[in-house]
Amino acid sequence: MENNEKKTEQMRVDQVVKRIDKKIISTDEELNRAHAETKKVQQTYSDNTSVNYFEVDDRIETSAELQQQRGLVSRLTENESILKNQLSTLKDLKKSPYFGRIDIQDQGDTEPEKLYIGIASFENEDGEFLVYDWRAPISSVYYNGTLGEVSYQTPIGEQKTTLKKKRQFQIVDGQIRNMFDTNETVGDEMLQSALGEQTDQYMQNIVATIQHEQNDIIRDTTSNLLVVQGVAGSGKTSAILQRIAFLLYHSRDTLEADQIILFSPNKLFSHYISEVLPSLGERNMRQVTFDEFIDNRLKGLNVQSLFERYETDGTLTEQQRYVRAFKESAKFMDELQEYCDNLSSSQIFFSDIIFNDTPFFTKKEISRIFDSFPKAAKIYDRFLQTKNALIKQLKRRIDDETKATWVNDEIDQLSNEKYHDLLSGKALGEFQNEDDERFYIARKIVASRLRVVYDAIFNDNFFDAYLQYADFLKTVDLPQNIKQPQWQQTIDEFSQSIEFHSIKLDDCAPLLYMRDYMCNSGQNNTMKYLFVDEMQDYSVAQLKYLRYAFPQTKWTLLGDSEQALFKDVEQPEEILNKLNSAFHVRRSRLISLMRSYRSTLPITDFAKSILPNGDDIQAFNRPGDIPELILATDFTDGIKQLERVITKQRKHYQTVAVLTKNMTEAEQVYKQLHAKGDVTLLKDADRTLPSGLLVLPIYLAKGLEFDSVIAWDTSEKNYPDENLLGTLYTIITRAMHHLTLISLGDVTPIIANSTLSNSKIKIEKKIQK
Ligand SMILES: Nc1ncnc2c1ncn2[C@@H]1O[C@H](COP(=O)(O)OP(=O)(O)OP(=O)(O)O)[C@@H](O)[C@H]1O
Repeated sequence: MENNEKKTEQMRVDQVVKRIDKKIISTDEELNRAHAETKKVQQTYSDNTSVNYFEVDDRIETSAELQQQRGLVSRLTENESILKNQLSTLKDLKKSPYFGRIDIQDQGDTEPEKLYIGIASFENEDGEFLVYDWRAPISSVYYNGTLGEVSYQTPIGEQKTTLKKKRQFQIVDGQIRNMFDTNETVGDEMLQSALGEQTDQYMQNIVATIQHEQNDIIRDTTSNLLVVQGVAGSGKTSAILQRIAFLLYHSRDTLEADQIILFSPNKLFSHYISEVLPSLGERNMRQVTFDEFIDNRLKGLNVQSLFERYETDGTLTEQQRYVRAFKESAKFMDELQEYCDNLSSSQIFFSDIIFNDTPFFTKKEISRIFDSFPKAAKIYDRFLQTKNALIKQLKRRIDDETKATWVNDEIDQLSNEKYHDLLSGKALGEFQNEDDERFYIARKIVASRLRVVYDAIFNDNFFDAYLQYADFLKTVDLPQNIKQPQWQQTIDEFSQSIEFHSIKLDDCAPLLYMRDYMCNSGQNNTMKYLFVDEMQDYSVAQLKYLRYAFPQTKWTLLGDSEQALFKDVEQPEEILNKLNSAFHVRRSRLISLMRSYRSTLPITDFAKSILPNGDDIQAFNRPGDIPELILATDFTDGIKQLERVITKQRKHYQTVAVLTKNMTEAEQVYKQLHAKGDVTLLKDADRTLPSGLLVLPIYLAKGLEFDSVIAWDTSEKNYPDENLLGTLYTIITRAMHHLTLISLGDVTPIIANSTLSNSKIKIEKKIQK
């Protein structure tokens, strides 16, 4: 491009940066003022709260005043945090004010208009946009359009214009490093440079180089169920995060970050993606792993984690696999619902509500109450009515109990201060006479004593979900491939594990669904969007439960069926059909991402070669070293080779990850490496991802990426058959720049002989002792 052009563009960058600088100064001043004001109000607030009031009316007045002040403090803090965010966005903008320019000409205009696009919008004093937010309607032209007539969606409908020029910039610290005009979505040069860089522990935002098909995912506002099947490294996770940022911008008046929930594969992943949204000036959404979510709902039970399950998955018999598949199916959940819908009161496992070691409400009484409601009503309505009736009875019994001697004695022994505490919220003179006041206090005392009963009713503890579930298991219609003795064993195992307060993962979703469905609870109606990353790790039963738990949400599911650990691969259409029929949604959409960005061309080529349909994957053409396979004779030799590779790799890359099949192997390797130097073993509970030398089992590395990956023990013994194809593929595709495989003995048959002989991988047969 002409040098003059670059000069002109640099001059514009300089001018914009100057204005941003000015804005930074004024925002900073505003922030300081806001901070001082918050401090002042906080000071008076804490002075006030330290005063001790004993008179009731004083208390009430003070509490109203405090309420007001509390409100003021929270408004001021919010204002301060908005200013802080603005400041940090401005500072980012200053370094790189924009990454794109589009010249568009509307019909009737004589001259094209130049629009610059960056991570956030920036206006001058006259309200003229110097930078457009990448999420603004017009910016979609930058990502979608090729030169010529283009259209874009706006709140008032589709608009048309002509795209005359599309220019990309790489601006670092206010200086244009690169710029070029392109007719593609985003020129490959920009991608090359973005992908060629070494990573740190955090994922980066990709707004400057979003690809056409990723843009479709990001800007979809109409689908109720959006399923994205994308090959490893195709930007699924990146797309989710930019999508969240987009939705927050698009629906900024009606959507808050905490109305979006993301189910992520592990706790490390949460740390890995934690910087993307803040780098775009947005708050992070709620994040949870499925294990955490289930744990929270089954308090008091020790829930088998997904990771514990991976560790034992390899040893399942065929019958056990059939049982698992059945419990994870939509059919199982449907049968469960049918079972619940048809229960009569005598078939429901009610339990006594105990107070002071004796039944306060017996299960018989509860069953009678339940039975008194119309049989035609839905089971959950009858449960709700039972609950209300129990609470009413409890209230009556509280009133009766206020006359008991123990209550009178307790009131007489109350200190002045405690007495006033119990009166809090009540004004003097609100009671007709002293008896009324005494009754009020007595009621409070009894209510607090009987709180456990109230809680038991409120939390549906008058119903034994475990016995009910075991009963359902006994009656369920079995598929033909499951034999009765195996099923009986499953039922026994469930009941025994409940006695020991633990539960297997595949029983959790159906059990919870049954409990919540019958008791009319467990639904969150405030969430508006739900995202599931790595959806291939979820069963339909689990997804059905999530659908129940978040009934008002629009869904985005992302995954890669090839990365299924320890299970068979499913085709994306199959998955969508399965979900469509399980969820009965209107407006569902499947988007496939076939281009892989993460790894170099040789690594992606090698990864493709181990998959049956690998040819469908398009590799991004980024050069790099051919992956290496080292054949070691035994464990000791393997460790020696590993140390040699690590020393070499650490010279080039900040992070080198040794990935193993499971935790046992990770621990064995770690023990050897640890004796000689600095290395981190990552565990299930870890929440932060350090840099340096890491050892971890593959299920903890799901969704993550590393500069250099060493796959530990890819031998025939360790990976005997296709069942582990997904596991090996996931390991290989974590590598960005370099990949080494170490095999203890003969290499796995998953890597075909043809791959070994056609230079997709460099084999080091000679063992260097
Ligand atoms: N449009 C893009 N521009 C720049 N980088 C991109 C783009 N799309 C993806 N990447 C990069 O490719 C890598 C893989 O992306 P991401 O982790 O989102 O893929 P994924 O499909 O979720 O992968 P996996 O399923 O293997 O975990 C990341 O480093 C990401 O930054």
